[in-house]
Amino acid sequence: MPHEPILLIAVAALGRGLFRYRSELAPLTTALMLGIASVWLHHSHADAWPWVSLATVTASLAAGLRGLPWGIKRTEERIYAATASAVAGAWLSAATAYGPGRGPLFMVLVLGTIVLAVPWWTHRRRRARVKVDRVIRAWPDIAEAIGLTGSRIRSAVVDTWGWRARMSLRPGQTVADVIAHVPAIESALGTRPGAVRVEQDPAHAGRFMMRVLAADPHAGAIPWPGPTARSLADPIELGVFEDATIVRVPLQRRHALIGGTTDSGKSGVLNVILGNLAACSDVVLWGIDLKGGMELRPWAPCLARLATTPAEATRLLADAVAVLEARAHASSRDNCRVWQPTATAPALVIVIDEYAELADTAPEAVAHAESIARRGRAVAVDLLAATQRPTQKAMGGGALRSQMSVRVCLRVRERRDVDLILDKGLLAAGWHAHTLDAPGKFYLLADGHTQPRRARAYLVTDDHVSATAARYANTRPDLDPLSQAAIDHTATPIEPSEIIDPRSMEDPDRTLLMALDQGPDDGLSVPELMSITGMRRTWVYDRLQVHAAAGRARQVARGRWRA
Ligand SMILES: Nc1ncnc2c1ncn2[C@@H]1O[C@H](COP(=O)(O)OP(=O)(O)OP(=O)(O)O)[C@@H](O)[C@H]1O
Repeated sequence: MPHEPILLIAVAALGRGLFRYRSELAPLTTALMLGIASVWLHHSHADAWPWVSLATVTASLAAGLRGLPWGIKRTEERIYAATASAVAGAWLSAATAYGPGRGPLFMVLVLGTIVLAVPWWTHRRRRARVKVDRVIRAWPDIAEAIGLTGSRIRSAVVDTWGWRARMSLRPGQTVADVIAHVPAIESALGTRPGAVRVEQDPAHAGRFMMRVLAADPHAGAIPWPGPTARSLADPIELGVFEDATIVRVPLQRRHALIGGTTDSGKSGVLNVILGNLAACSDVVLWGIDLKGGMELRPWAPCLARLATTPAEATRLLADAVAVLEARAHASSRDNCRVWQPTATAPALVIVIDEYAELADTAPEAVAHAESIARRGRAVAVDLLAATQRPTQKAMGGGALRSQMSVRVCLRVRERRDVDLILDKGLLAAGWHAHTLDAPGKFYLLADGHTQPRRARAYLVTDDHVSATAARYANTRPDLDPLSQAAIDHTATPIEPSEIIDPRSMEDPDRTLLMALDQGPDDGLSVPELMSITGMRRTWVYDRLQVHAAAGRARQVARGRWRA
């Protein structure tokens, strides 16, 4: 019969269509099955309706309270399952007792199906799950089309932002092959560009995790929740990864490099770190900001020193080397390998904004910085450098970078900058910082962070900076006497006669104002002002407060004053 194959083809196509859309058709299928069950029950066991009611109560409670039998976890989904079970079961009890065609029962079934189907059809997670199931079935064809034949989806789950799947590769394929095919995967799955993430399974070279993000979890700025670190030993909470886990970076005994093009959010990352370090009782902070102090000045109340010119930066780093050497000497004398920071013997962290600028304008300072990078870790003298241009020259041909074990790479303009900021070969390994599309988005390379996972730094507002700086200004520790002595020994003492007109010496307040006016750019410390005026500490403090209130004096760094 010539019609038979056509009929068979039509039936097969219908069957395929029903199977493909089984999730969407589920409310109608359920209604149909309820109808059939009610006809059978009414005709053969009409007096069984109390049992049907009892089963309904049990099923509704199990669905509502435990999410059974589907293993539902979300409250709103449990409420839906309990309601649907209760309505369907109540209808079946009534239809068992009276027959499905009696009174309004048939209309109730139709209306109930429509009302309960609407949330089902519009539910985001169900639709996502259906999509994922279709991808799983279509994957062998997709894999063949994009050149990853033989790769498999082992399991997949729908999550808040899209879905993720555990995948395995054909023997001989590597995750690098997959990374090279990410744009092809995005095209085959029909996602937006940049929606697919690939992460190597650390336990198996032939497996990886593929995440497909329906929406960008980092589309909006994430407000900074405030400092969480109280000691340098606490990891710094920088921001959040795309799976909403917090980015925790250990900084103790580590130098850190933050790189990214202009407006990529370097100062933002520095602010999150400084906000946390300001709250640590075992860190002394020094700053170098050759943009005239624009970036670090707001932190001045918490910075023991702030250098804003190449000369000051060179002096500051030379002093840091002196501290380092004094500590190293003391450590070797006491046979103690590492310097454990405490409130009385704090670590020294030197924050450098725009390191490339320093390299261009102060070559001597760079030699000191490299020395600190090489030798500072054991004696708790650490560098935290941000740079826009991670040139070979600025990075000392890679020597400096190789000492920096924490690397934060924000958006870069050129692809090759990824290898300069992070490490050779990391661009090819999937650290695609050139595709980061908003300020504050970054990749982190550090202990425990060896996968290219995108994160977004918390956004610290200017108000947050001033509030945090003011809050911790009075709790900052001082350098330990050993380190302080090393600096006092090397610092060029300021002779009162160098800056003060001897005629003013009789009026200490006038002397104070002249000293503030004529002192160095990085200001004078209170002990220096005491020795210049010949007055006691409390007098100097009082007068400084009065002059500061009248706008005649300002604190340029913690404890250092200028007119
Ligand atoms: N984590 C973040 N979330 C949202 N917006 C941010 C974030 N970090 C920075 N921004 C915004 O991006 C802009 C540039 O940030 P920032 O000044 O930190 O960049 P930068 O890399 O230091 O720039 P430059 O190289 O010019 O100093 C700012 O307007 C800031 O508000």
